Amino acid sequence: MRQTELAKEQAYVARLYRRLDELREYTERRLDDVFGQGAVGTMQNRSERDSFADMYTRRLSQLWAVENALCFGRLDRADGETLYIGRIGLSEDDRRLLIDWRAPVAQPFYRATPASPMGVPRRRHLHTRGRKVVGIDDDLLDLDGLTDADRATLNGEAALLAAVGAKRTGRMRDIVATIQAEQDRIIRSGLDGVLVVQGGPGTGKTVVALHRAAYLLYTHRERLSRRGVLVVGPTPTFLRYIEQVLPSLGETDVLLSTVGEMYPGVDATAREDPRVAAVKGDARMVEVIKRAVQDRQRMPATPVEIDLGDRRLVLEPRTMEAARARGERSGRPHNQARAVVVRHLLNALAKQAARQLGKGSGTVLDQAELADLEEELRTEPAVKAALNRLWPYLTPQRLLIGLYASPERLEYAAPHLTPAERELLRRDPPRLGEKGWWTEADAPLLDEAAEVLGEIDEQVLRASAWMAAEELAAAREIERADREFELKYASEVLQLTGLADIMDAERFAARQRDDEDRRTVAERAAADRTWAFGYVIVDEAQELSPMAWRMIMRRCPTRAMTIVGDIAQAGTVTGARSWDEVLRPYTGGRHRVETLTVNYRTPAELMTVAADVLALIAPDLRVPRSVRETGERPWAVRIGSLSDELGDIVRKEIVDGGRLAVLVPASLAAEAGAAVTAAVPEAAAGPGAAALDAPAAVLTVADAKGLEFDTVIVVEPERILAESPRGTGDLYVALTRATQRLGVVYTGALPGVLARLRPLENDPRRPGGDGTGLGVEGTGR
Ligand SMILES: Nc1ncnc2c1ncn2[C@@H]1O[C@H](COP(=O)(O)OP(=O)(O)OP(=O)(O)O)[C@@H](O)[C@H]1O
Repeated sequence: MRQTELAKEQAYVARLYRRLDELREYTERRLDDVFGQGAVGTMQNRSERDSFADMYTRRLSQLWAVENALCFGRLDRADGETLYIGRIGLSEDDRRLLIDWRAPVAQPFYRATPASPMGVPRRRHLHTRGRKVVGIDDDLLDLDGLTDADRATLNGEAALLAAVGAKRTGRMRDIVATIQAEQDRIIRSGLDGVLVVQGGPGTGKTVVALHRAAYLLYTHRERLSRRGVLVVGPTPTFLRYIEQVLPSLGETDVLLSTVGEMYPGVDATAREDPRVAAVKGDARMVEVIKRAVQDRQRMPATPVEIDLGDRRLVLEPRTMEAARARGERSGRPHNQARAVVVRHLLNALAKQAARQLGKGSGTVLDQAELADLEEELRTEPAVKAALNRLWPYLTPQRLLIGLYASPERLEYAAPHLTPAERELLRRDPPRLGEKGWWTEADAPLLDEAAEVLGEIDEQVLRASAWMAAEELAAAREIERADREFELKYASEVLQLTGLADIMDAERFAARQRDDEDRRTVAERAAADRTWAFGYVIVDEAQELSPMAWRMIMRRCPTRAMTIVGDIAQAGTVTGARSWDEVLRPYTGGRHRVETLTVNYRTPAELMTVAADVLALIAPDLRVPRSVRETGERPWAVRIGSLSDELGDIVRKEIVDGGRLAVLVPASLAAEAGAAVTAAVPEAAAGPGAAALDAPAAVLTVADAKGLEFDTVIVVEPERILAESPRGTGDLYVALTRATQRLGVVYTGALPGVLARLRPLENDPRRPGGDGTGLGVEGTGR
């Protein structure tokens, strides 16, 4: 019975792959045709050709991305119809062969239960290896309608358990084949408003958020592909870990970014003391930045002399103060208010010069003459220098560097910070050409400063570009009519070519205009500080400081967002204590919260240990229920010296083809890294791609946020607790990174909260183990 079923499914899946191959060949041929047209032709032809080339290339990469597990499910509906569910939709001669997992009719594949079968008596999971079907599992949802043979194949959780128990590869995989009902509800939740997904470690928050991005792009492509989707993650290593998930779901145009990468043109990757980052992330910095700018607008209390060689001009304090007040009253940001201030000062100087030249004294000044004089003075180097000193153009970088460098400036800008906090902000300027000076906590401050300073000159230039109102209206009308025609044409082409699902008409039309910017939406968005995204997803959101939230919210004025995180895992002082506290200023309390409760990563044995730590952080939060047990209790071992013994322990714990992480307090990163790489040369010390690909990696807890490994060894938990103001959160994160095994290594004392660990006395894994010095008796389970 099973064999014939398998053979039938194999035949169907083979047909799907044949169709996929046909589509690839067809698209490749079309692409060749397009390129075959060569570079000749009119401008219109050329840009049309480029648009097609671009579209076919995208379509091809989508068709190649879905090769693995193209089809993974089948729904047998009560009305007799059978639907196959897969990564994309495929059809042939108007017949649906495969349904995209995101389509509404595919929903019962994830949500139907025996209690609510949604018109689907049977759901089938297909397991494939390459193009071969190697197994099937059925969930029988309508138990009355089953034959005995059907009952024999009942095996609901096999697909999920196989997926969650598999060895990790160092890269997150998609879960389209095994999305669970509570996750599916979140993935398909409506686009608008702020959705918060709270969930303990390993509940799939990250993977769910990414599938939600893919779902939203599929369902609202018109709206989202134009403005783009931004995913914010905690570290560059984490982004690397998740970067393949969306492409494997056929979505490539999403910008992944850390907070440190969000300010264009600045690579904010330098490390700093968490206490400094805490001050920089505090909401009081809004006022500090505002005052730092005001500090640069203060006028001298004594006259300023301007030496023009043959004569001298003087700016009196009264004049300068009046200019400043005008700048302030203009309500414009600093760089744009400069025009107002400069005009006032130049006017005063011109009048003075005119008096000196004996013109205008006692009479009404000729306006044209005065304007000429102002222009003349504007280009005088001595005048320019004086004006620049009085009201300098400022970039956010210049403002912050100047602020950190000067105790006086800090004192003026931050009277509401303590002297100790101001001292934490003090920092010498970068050396000439020094790269990598900015830290992650600087990025939101640069962004804040950019708001207060305004763009340099651009708006002034735009405002001065004069055009008669009627002329402008006529030009706009022509543009609108052209645009309508282009859009109509574009949607017809997209319908005809069957490419409507990968590109929206607006974008296609834009591509046909000669002057279109050929960068992808993600590339354009990354380079533009003022870009407003169509949708924003924030992962590990509990870590974000109030200043980082301000920057992220600026990128999403519509507040169409998904925010995922776990309050209990917050490691920074500025991190969130409650979602409501964080979000209320931006949502007025109108955000909705969904909770995930099942842990797919960490086995029950590990969560028992982690639960004791969670009880210290938030007694009211429950640990998520683990879907599986491994039968292996986590262990603890006390050693004499990290340098001498840690490497050996790690070497013995490495499993062939698996991934292991050694999680250490920041102060021990160098020592532990050296010890491990000496014993295991292929091991990686520190974050980056190597940490994901190597069989073993030494990481701080902060660097391991959001990641997972088959085996985790936590080093010196006592120090992890002591080293950061939210050390308990860090320890909780460290204990919940493993999918299989967990061990703890320490030299001093084991924190009481880890008493459940199994002491490794006289264990062969313990180097030179003689049973001495083990500080705990595991209570175990
Ligand atoms: N429905 C599912 N089917 C298969 N695997 C799943 C499913 N849901 C989650 N997982 C797996 O569980 C692991 C944990 O998921 P994820 O990293 O998204 O959790 P998280 O809630 O973000 O965790 P943390 O907050 O601890 O970083 C991942 O390996 C993910 O692929």
